[in-house]
Amino acid sequence: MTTDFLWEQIQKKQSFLCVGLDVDLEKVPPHLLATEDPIFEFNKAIIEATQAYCVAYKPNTAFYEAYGLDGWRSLERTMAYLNENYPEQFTIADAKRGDIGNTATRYAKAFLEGMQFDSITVAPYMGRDSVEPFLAFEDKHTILLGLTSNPGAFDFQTKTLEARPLFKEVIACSQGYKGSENLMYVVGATKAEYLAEIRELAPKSFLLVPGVGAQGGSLSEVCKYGMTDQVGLLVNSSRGIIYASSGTDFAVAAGRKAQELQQQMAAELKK
Ligand SMILES: O=C(O)c1cc(=O)[nH]c(=O)n1[C@@H]1O[C@H](COP(=O)(O)O)[C@@H](O)[C@H]1O
Repeated sequence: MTTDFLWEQIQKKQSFLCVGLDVDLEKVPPHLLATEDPIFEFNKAIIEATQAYCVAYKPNTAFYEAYGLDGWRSLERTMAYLNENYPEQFTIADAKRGDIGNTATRYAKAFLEGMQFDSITVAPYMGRDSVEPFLAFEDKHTILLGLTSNPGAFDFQTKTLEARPLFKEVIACSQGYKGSENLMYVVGATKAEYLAEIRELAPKSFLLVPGVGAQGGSLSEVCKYGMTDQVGLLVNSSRGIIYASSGTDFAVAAGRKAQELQQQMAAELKK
């Protein structure tokens, strides 16, 4: 998917919401556990209830890998369902991969070709040759970890390396990579105060912004410092949407939460 198409979807839906599909069988409503593929059934219901209010879905692969082969099958079925029924949705494999070039090529093939995700999250710390294999795929996107939402982000990412913090070095340096037009960056909503500085380095790039909802980040702060003339933001919420209710009304409750966020986003877009 091109970023122009993504921008069209954002305008059409008045939303830049990404719904995180981080399925934990301990939190899935009990009545689904009796089905043949509870993770897929849960995702299908969540997708149906939320698709009108969002432009992207982000399954975090850890939640599928944790269930072995069954989990991978559920992920494949979820992706096939999205691509068949809602091809206009931007899909993110939140896999946070990073390895030598030869291996990176196989990761890229697995997620961008095999499962046909539009994008994948990648850890930048092995450098240029570990990222460029992902950037070689046309109309696919590599979302590099810039400044993450967790407390441990301060261990390394904000430490000064030569003249600037490491996260800024990552953003600036990666823009010289071959295929850098396919780059996006992760910036945690809990670090919104850094967004203005990040925009100086990446004025137009789309940013994936997780951390609103369960982690306490503020949508209005993110918009204030991070929004571009074409929005340039995909704001993710996982637990805050998909576990809005643990009862049989889980999908309705998730739809309501997604709609609430969409309405706040529509208001931000009007500003
Ligand atoms: O790359 C990510 O998506 C990510 C980066 C980051 O800095 N912080 C972060 O929370 N995430 C992911 O975003 C999702 C956040 O989930 P909730 O906190 O439940 O909304 C999880 O899948 C995290 O792994």
